[in-house]
Amino acid sequence: MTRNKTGEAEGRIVLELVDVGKVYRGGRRAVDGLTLRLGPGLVGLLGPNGAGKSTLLRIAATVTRPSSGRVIFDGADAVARPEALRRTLGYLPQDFTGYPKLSGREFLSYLAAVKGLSRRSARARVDELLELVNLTDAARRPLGGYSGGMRRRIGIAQALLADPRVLVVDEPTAGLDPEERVRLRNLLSDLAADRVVLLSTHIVSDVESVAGDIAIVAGGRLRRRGAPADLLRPLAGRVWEVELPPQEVPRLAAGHVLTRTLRTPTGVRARVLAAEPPAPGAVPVTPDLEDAYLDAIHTPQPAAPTVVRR
Ligand SMILES: Nc1ncnc2c1ncn2[C@@H]1O[C@H](COP(=O)(O)OP(=O)(O)OP(=O)(O)O)[C@@H](O)[C@H]1O
Repeated sequence: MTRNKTGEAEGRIVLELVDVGKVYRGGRRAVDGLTLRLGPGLVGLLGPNGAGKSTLLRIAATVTRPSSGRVIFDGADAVARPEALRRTLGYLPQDFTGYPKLSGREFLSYLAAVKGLSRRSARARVDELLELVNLTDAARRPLGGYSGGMRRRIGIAQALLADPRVLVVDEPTAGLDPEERVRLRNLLSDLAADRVVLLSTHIVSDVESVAGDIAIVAGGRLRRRGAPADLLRPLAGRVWEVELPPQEVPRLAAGHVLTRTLRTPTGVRARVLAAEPPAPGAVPVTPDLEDAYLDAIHTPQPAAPTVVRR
């Protein structure tokens, strides 16, 4: 895959958010001039709480109108005329609950009817989706009794009803146990084979294994975009580990980003981002995505180009 200088995979672009901004009533600027171009595949939108991820996803899902900028779907303005995008969009909002009294099957069948699927094709589609999200055995149980993971999976199923070309999922792994997390990540990765999947999370490991393409946002802005290897490259030689007495940690933290600290029997082992050895005895270590993420969050401008042209 080739990428352009802003880290976007070069290929067929389906959905574009161009210089998008959102200011809420009261003046809160949640998204600030952010551009994201998306083609088929999974893009992991990674950022801390309050970064603007949900707002951006709501804009992509045409639920929220941007205050500025453009949303373009298949080359056409999707703010002025959102219908084409809506017809082929699946969206799982962060606070999805469904209807607690309906069973999984009833809920999906109801939504299928709302979407205008014929009774016959609705039945086949609902069966297919229940199977896909591994809820066939729980299909008759009311949603109110589902676990968090089951609820997220039925949420994915409802988002897939119309076989969307664009799937937008907001924190789909929130509240899931590790096994459910892995299962959901794999499902989304499979779904991304032939559609645009935009997934938000604040957990690095959620995107590390499945997203070939990661966009890091903070303060409503895009901080980095690229494949994991591209995000790691600028950190080469800038990640250190050092063991030091606990009382020296605040001084180190005042001048550097500490990406991890671990209490040891003899002191504290700190992982530090720094151009030079940050303390006597510091040893260079191999950067990981957590380092890249924290570097992006704490360093507004990339120290070096995030992505190198290949
Ligand atoms: N409807 C709203 N009205 C006013 N401010 C809002 C609204 N929705 C979000 N915000 C604010 O906009 C900023 C971005 O919020 P948003 O929910 O988009 O971020 P996020 O990255 O999804 O965070 P989280 O993971 O905590 O949901 C936050 O400061 C939030 O308080």
